[in-house]
Amino acid sequence: MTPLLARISGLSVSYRADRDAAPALDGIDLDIVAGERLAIIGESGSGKSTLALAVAGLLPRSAVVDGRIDWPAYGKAPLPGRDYGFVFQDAGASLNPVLTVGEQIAEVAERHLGVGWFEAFGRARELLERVRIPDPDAALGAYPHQLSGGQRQRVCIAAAICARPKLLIADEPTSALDMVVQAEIVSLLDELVREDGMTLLFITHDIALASGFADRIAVFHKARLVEAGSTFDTLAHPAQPYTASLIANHIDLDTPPLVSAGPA
Ligand SMILES: Nc1ncnc2c1ncn2[C@@H]1O[C@H](COP(=O)(O)OP(=O)(O)OP(=O)(O)O)[C@@H](O)[C@H]1O
Ligand code: NI
Repeated sequence: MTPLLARISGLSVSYRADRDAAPALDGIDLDIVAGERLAIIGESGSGKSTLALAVAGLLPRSAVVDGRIDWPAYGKAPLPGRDYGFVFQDAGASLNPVLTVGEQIAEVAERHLGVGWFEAFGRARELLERVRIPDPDAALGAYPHQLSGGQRQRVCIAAAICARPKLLIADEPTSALDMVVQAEIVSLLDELVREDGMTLLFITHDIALASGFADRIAVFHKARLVEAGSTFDTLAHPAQPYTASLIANHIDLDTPPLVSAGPA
């Protein structure tokens, strides 16, 4: 039996500000299995971020939500920062510009690990090393604007995993970065998740990127879940024409093979 982290049942979300618009999510049923790397893919506007926010309990108050999300692994709704970490696309906007990198990560450690400031700072240093910031000691005292975009995203990842959450949600964490840095960040996430046995919910519009490391793919289109399955099966035998067209649109001479290995 596979342990379930979360079960999403009949989830629909509408943004009230957009009363006449179609719902952002429409009747989503999806399980998140403990320890899996699940990629949520779809075009812009398909509802991916809405799903991530709903899972995280971070939807705006004005959103109208129907359906439910159960958390068998926690027995209650998970606590941000403690039970799950969240990494956003815009690392610059997620960090506080007037606090040093060390202060921001140590704050998470202090709040969620119940340790004093000195120990929290030690934890921050350890994490900066773990996310492979070139000079962790210098980075501890640096302000976000003194780092590159890729390094800022590493800092956000360090803060997100600081309290050793079971679940890491990453919403387009690499789309603001160039290709080389993008690949480095994805391999870092992959490594951290494997080492800590975390569950990863990875949101991207890029099916080729997702296929490189996700165990399972869930395809969203116009607020609906089109299909979900193992990455290998979904890419090799998409059940829906929409998924087939997504795959076909990504295959050109410059794109590396979508599937590099068979099922694990
Ligand atoms: N705060 C909001 N208020 C009103 N409408 C919103 C809000 N956030 C998202 N929407 C709308 O909900 C729909 C789904 O948006 P969502 O951001 O979930 O899609 P997405 O797949 O993450 O897109 P992208 O790839 O562009 O990030 C879109 O039509 C969007 O315009
Ligand atoms: Ni989004």
